[in-house]
Amino acid sequence: MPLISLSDIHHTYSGTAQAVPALRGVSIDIDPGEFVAIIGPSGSGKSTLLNIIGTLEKPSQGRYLFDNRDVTTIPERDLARLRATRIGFVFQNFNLIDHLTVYQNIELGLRYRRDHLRGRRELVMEAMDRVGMGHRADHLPRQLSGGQQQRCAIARAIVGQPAIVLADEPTGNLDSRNAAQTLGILKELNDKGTTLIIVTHALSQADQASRTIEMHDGRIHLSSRRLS
Ligand SMILES: Nc1ncnc2c1ncn2[C@@H]1O[C@H](COP(=O)(O)OP(=O)(O)OP(=O)(O)O)[C@@H](O)[C@H]1O
Repeated sequence: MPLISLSDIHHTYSGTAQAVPALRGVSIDIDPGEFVAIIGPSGSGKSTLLNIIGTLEKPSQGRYLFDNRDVTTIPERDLARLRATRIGFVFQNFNLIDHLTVYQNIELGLRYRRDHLRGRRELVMEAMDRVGMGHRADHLPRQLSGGQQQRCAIARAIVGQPAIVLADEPTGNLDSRNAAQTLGILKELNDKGTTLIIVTHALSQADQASRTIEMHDGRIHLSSRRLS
């Protein structure tokens, strides 16, 4: 059974003088464990598609099943819980909280869990070690390099052991060495079973995915699986 199932998704941004049709009939199933790269020109709808998959945005039209649940009918409170417990987000600009330490930022990923303090501590330490940030627990984001900030953001995304990680141009603000390291960490997660979807402009990254989806003008222009 697919983890993500989108059928004929349309999305139009209203609120501005002119309504903008960002998605125009997207259908796709994504199975647990897949690594999907979404590519395509600027404005083609990549981020919109990722935000809908992440339930940050509700589609204007169409059906979306997450783990066989129709998320378009789930009340916002329950949806916030599903989002916080099942989905990890990684953004281009890291989105860390400036005045919280690395440890505290990562712990935010557990805000919906009721683990006792020791359990929480173990999960945070494990996530920190997984991204090689154990030695920076008490640092503030501004005391870190861009690559370290993104590793901290990845730890926050994975600390709650989500089923899926969504990353929107996760290496867009990094130099090539840090970009390669960041992608390596995400790939390692995927190798261990976490479903991974990234939006990327880097074809070298898309090449490493098990499936590439090319968006064009709000539609899936091409979907290809890597032969292995
Ligand atoms: N919040 C918004 N309000 C109005 N229009 C929006 C909004 N977000 C995106 N759009 C429009 O929707 C279309 C798709 O945008 P989207 O950000 O999904 O594209 P993208 O492929 O991710 O682009 P990029 O590669 O430049 O990030 C664009 O025409 C964009 O201008």
